[in-house]
Amino acid sequence: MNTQYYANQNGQQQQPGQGWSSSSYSQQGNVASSGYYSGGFGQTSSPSNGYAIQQSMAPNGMGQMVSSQQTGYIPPYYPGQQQFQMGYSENFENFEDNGSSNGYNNFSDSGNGYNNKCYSGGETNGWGGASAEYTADNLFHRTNSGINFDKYENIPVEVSGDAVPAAIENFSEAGFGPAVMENVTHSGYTKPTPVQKHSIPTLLANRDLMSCAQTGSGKTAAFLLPIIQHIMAGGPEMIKTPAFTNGRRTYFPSALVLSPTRELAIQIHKEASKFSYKTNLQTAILYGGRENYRDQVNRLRSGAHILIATPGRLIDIIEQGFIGLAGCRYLVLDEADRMLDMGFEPQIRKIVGQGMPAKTARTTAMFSATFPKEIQLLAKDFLKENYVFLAVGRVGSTSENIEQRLLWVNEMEKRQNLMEILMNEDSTNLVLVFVETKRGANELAYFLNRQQIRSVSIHGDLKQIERERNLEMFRSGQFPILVATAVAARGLDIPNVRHVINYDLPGDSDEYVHRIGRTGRCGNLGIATSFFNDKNRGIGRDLKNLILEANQEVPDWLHQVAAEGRIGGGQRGGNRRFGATDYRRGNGGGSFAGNFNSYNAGGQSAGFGGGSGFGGAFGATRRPFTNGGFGAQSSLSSSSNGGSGGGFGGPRRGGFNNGMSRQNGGGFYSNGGPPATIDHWQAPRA
Ligand SMILES: Nc1ncnc2c1ncn2[C@@H]1O[C@H](COP(=O)(O)OP(=O)(O)OP(=O)(O)O)[C@@H](O)[C@H]1O
Repeated sequence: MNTQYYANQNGQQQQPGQGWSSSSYSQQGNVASSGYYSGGFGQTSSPSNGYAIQQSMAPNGMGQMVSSQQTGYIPPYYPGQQQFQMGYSENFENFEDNGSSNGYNNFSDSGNGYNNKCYSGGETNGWGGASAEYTADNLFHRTNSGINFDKYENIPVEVSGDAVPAAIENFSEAGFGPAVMENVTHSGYTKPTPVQKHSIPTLLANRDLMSCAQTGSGKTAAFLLPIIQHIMAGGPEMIKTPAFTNGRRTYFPSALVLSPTRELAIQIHKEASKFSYKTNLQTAILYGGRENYRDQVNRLRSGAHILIATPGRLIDIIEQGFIGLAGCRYLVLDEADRMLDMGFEPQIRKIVGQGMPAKTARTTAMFSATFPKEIQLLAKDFLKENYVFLAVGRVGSTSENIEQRLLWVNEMEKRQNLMEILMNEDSTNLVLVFVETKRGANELAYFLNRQQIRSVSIHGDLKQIERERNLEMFRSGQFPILVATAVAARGLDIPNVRHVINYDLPGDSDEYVHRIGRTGRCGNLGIATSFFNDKNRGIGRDLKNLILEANQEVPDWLHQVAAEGRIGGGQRGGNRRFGATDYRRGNGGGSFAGNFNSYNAGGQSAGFGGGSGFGGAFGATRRPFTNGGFGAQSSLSSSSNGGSGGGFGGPRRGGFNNGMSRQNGGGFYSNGGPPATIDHWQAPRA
């Protein structure tokens, strides 16, 4: 049905059966084996010569392929047999069909009590079989919770609202059906995290919820599990029957989850597929990108009980008549503060106004790690008056699982400092490097590849297929450095990201919280290094507070910057952080502060300290480093100082600071000659 023919990038016809997949969607969760096709630069691919073309290509971090002819060098790190290709296939199946077959597998399974309603092809209420994009193997690979997982127990929790449902202590208390419970177990979840303990019973009781919890603490399952349970328990009655009007079949999801980014939508969709595995629930996804439109619409025909979407594409599809929101009983805004800020708010209002049941007739939940007061005020337009407010830890605080390092690095010295860090990184670790602009992402990824450090980029100027491919290559470790703009700041859960580097710091400390939250997830430890210079003075004070809250050491110069700099200065300006309380109870600022000692990771430094970390400089290099643009290793180290002494601050984590200060006294202090000791150095005034 969907294997008629395929187009390469230039629309040339290809025959099936040449190692080309029949879908533009990843069937394996693995780019190399799924729907990404070559076509390259106008050559007609054939099975015999196709990979020859690819062998001479490497990603240049700009979403384009660089051939050896173009660049004059073949990166030796690039594995020749790599099936990493461009273009995409189109599924030319007519999605306006009026048939009833869903064309997808049903994961029928007897014995869990939920599968005997499997969709049998008739157009009833769309109570269909489970999503077929994923297999058990790629759904249930586990992220190991880290050594600090149990310390979540000690995080202070504040819940407010009337008659708040009691928290659960174990998943078994939630009353999940056997299939859902089995999926929880298969996911390796033995104990709920605090945000899950409170959010699950609240949503099961159909109470609206505003839930704020640290990055990587399990918010996704906190909203997906109760929704899945509700729909399962309600059975077909919960689902509004598709309508057929003007030649279009309109599907009515029972639950809608909105995400600010496409990649996060994909991730949530995968989680939803995991938790509804072997149930009759259908999950569907709608997100932007030209090449995937038809495929997404086609997939709706399997049913869409839970729809995960980015706002723009959803509005488009609603306007096309493929989706209606009249049956939507659950609305979730993930990364809710982002969804309600200036960029997205009009779209959210539009979506909610498109025939969705009134807030009194639906359950609405909002989740984020940060929740500024003004966004809380906006949010109440979408929530019932008696919504429950949950704060796990101080709202917007960073995790103690993340060791935050701030380095004063002038603009001109950033590349060099980045190289030094990357060269000493463990080869199994993934490193996520944030930059401010799309162009900056391209350029930095290109530069790193020229230095033979395998990196890819992700940003809004790439085609969607390139974004997904690059992210997958990063996730798989093939390209262990991802240079990203803010598009990767929120929600992405990538195991093994051990280091986040803010090459360019954001202008807003909430953004900082989300970015560094890509590491140190689920009780694991991580490092966040940020390059700070004059341009970043605006968030100096907020950063200082965040580091203090996480019980970490603030560099002396940051104290000075914070004391001298402007107050706040983030995008939203001013002293906007409201503390940890429900705004309805007034500004209780910092009511959790004292408690954080109880969630002191204690053993963190063990993972990162200890001489070997950054010491030894360039001896044992991690990645092949021949004479790229940077020349020999020694020139790197000697160029990393301006003749100054120092390094940074006190050697709290011995490995790092001592190691760097061994390098000609310069360490990361690379602004070309500050006075010898940090104590005497005065931060430049704004
Ligand atoms: N109870 C649990 N036991 C073990 N692992 C869990 C549990 N809950 C969630 N996880 C895992 O923790 C990781 C982080 O979860 P998740 O992505 O939901 O975090 P989050 O709070 O939404 O983060 P962010 O704020 O960055 O969006 C995931 O890999 C998830 O599978």
